[in-house]
Amino acid sequence: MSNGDAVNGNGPAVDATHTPSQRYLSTRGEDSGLSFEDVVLKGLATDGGLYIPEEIPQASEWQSWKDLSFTDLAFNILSLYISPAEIPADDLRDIIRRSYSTFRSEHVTPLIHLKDNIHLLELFHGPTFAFKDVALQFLGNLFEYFLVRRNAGKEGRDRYHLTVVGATSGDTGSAAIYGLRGKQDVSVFMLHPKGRVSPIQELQMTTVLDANVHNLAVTGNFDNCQDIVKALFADPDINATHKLGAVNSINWARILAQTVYYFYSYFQLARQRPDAFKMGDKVRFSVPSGNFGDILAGYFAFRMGLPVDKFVIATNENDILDRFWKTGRYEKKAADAQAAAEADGVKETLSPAMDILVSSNFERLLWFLAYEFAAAAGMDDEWNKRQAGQEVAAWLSDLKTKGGFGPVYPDVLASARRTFESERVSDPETLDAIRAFYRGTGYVLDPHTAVGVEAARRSAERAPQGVPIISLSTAHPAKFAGAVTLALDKEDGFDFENKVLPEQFVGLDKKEKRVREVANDWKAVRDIVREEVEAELQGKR
Ligand SMILES: Cc1ncc(COP(=O)(O)O)c(C=O)c1O
Ligand SMILES: N[C@@H](CCOP(=O)(O)O)C(=O)O
Repeated sequence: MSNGDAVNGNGPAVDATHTPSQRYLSTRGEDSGLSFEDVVLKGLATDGGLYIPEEIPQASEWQSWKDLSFTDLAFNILSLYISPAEIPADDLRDIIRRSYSTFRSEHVTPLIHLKDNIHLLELFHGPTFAFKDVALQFLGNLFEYFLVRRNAGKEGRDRYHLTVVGATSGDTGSAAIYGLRGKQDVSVFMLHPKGRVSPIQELQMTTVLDANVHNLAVTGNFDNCQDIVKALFADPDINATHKLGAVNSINWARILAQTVYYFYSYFQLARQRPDAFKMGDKVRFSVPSGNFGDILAGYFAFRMGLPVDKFVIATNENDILDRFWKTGRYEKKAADAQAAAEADGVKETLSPAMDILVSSNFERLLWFLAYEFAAAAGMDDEWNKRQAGQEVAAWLSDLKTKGGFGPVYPDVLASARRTFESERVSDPETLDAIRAFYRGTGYVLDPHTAVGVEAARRSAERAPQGVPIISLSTAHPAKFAGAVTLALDKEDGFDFENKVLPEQFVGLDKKEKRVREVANDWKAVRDIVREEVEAELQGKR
């Protein structure tokens, strides 16, 4: 598939001011025709699938957006998906303005030159110092907007009360909590794997004491937390009594908000290097990946028209994605002997936010790959979509019952390889990358970013001459003091306390904390959700 082709799933070119309403369907084929508001509030489809737009709009005027501010660009991109009939333009502008006013950089997501052909897109200038803030500040305000509108004139139990349940390996949790704390008509339950997030990440979540925030430490790993969330969404019981909402990247609004910085970084590159990089030139993106949400946002930007040469999927030793791109098989099997010995298949690495066995957003890409494969048969669009839904449902069923699926058809794999390549970066290689870039540039990479930068460095050796690589910097190094100190302790001039640690983190460990421990048992979590929401509604919290 070449970029911008009117292939299946790509919609007609539209201009941002007269956007038709996008409708959404489920990747597993049982649900379709939903509005943006529906999919944002529902999070996960009833058939267990993930929502995707029925058409991907073409950003036909994207070249004229080069000099826009981040917020004006966000407005233009989001307007391709959100019709003024759903959110009037002035309201959308206001939601965007408020969402990014909390960032510490005027560029929101600034691009800096790191070394040679590698540029770093710093995504950690939001309230919780990780890329999740870009989408979750927006999603928090979006939830609030829809709820205020739905609840106008309603009192007490008649009000629409959203119960957000989310799983986190550390960063989504605090970003969601900061996006939703204190908001009316929303309770938020964040499940994290007990003892498997960094100390700062844990403190960022558990020191928020607002009545609507509930931290649950689950005895298990991130995948167990993610499975509990999906079990709750699938449970008719809790769905009958509570309106569940999602803050993980299963929520379409997360992906949509993240498409903006792919365009914005491209434009920053064009502004910073006017002699070497022209509008229309291609760029590579290297993305540290776990749940596949961040890189998927890039894929949507590409399908909307952004000139991308390749996306580099950078994984740590939890390498299910890297194995798929190498073999065409998507299998949960343990990353290596140590992970197998740890019995749950997930290896604890120095980049813990990516310690994920199954990447939930990969399902969205699978749908597009299956769709393209079906389209080759020359049938009509309805048939292609139906086929894609059935194929994805079958793959995901095998993943659940057999622990994996594949090899996929050679054409499907070939299509995946046209747009993406992958790299696996081990812990020792991560430490080496942090050290090497510190020595070469003085820049301190967080371990997740280091995985991406090391993958970018390798990819640069294969990239066509002159194609720049933008590597996504997904978190601030101070969130991962252990790994950063391990890498740089002996380096000249390295001073974590005085040169890396931001003032916002100082004294967090002295603050009061609130967290409940819970077994890896979705019914136990369901009981806690019921109990705590009831206490909140009665004003007892
Ligand atoms: C710091 C950091 N980097 C990278 C990732 C991986 O991103 P994704 O899950 O969207 O692939 C995460 C977690 O999602 C993260 O917290
Ligand atoms: N790395 C994430 C895991 C959850 O991913 P999400 O993007 O689907 O929310 C985290 O830090 O929590």
